Amino acid sequence: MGVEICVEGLTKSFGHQVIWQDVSLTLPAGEVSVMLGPSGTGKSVFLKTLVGLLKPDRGSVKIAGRDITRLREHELYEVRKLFGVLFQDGALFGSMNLYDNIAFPLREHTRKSESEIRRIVLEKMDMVGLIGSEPKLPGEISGGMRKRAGLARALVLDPEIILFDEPDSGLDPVRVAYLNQLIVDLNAQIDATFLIVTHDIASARQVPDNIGLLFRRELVMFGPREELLTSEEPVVRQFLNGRMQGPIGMAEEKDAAQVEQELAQLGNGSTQTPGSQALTPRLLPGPGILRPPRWNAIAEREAELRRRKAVADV
Ligand SMILES: Nc1ncnc2c1ncn2[C@@H]1O[C@H](COP(=O)(O)OP(=O)(O)OP(=O)(O)O)[C@@H](O)[C@H]1O
Repeated sequence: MGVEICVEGLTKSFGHQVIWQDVSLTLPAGEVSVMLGPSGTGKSVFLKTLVGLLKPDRGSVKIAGRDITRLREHELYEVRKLFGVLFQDGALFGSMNLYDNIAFPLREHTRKSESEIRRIVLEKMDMVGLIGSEPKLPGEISGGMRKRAGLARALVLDPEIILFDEPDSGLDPVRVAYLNQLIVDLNAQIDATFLIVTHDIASARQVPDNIGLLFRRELVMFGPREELLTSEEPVVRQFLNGRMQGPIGMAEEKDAAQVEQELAQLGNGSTQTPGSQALTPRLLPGPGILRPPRWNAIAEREAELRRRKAVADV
C-alpha cells in the first residue's frame, strides 16, 4: 500500500562541507515525488540517507513510525526490506543473466522455492516488458532494458517504497517517455511510495504528485506538483524552465546584483519562456489500469487551479 516517509530537520555534512541542512518534508504514502536540484546539491546523499546507508548529523527520518536514523544495523536490515532501489545504471551483475539478476534478492533474502521464485520473477519481468529476455546478459541489452531489469529487480520483494536515482540518465527521449509511462503505471498498480531523483524537467513536470527542489544547502520548496509548476519562486522558476537567468549559476551561486538584473529582464518579457508558468498536463496511467482514488482529488485540485488562472488571465 506504500508507507509515508516523514523527514524532519535533517542535516548532513561530510567534514566541514554541509550538504544540506534542516530538510523537512513528508513523502505521502503511495504518491510519486520527484527531487530536483542542480548537480552536487546532495540528491543522491538524500536518497542514501532515507534508506539508512548514510547517517545524518541531525534530524529524523520516520518510516512507518520508526526513526531509521536511530536504528541499529540489524534493525535497519529489516527496514531496508521495505525499499526497492533503482540505481542509475541498474546495478546489475554483469556475469548473471537477467533472470538470475532479478531472482537475486529473492534467493538472498527469502526462503522461497525455485518454482515460487520463477513465478515472481516472470511476473515482474512481464510488468516491465522484459518477457523473453531472461537469458540475456546485461552487456547484451540496451540501457533502457537495463533500467527496466533494475526496476524488475527492485520490485521482487514487493517494496512499500521505491527510490529511483536518475532513472532517465543516458536514455533517449523516446525511451524516457516509455519509462515515465511505466513508472506511472506501476505506481497505479502497486501503490508503493515513489521518490525519483532526476534532472529531466519534462519528466518532473508530468510524472509526480509532488516536487521538491534542493539548492544552496536547503530544500527550497516541496509540495504538490501544480504548486511548484506555477510557483513564482525564482529558483523554482529557473530550474523548472531550464534557463540561465536566475539565482542558479554554472558552477556556483551568482552574485545578488546579477540575479536581480536577470530577473528584471525576465520581468520585462524580453527573454520570457512562452507559457513558462503553464500547468503541464499529468501523465495518466495507460488504458486498462485503474487509477488510485487520490487521482480524483488531484484532478479536482488542478482543475480549480486552472479555473483560477483563467480568471486571473482575463
Ligand atoms: N561518501 C561521501 N563522502 C564525502 N563526500 C561525499 C560523499 N558522498 C557524496 N559526497 C559529496 O556530497 C555532495 C553531493 O553529492 P551528490 O552525489 O548527492 O549530489 P547530486 O545532487 O546527486 O549530484 P548529481 O546531480 O550531479 O548526481 C558532492 O559534493 C559529493 O562530493
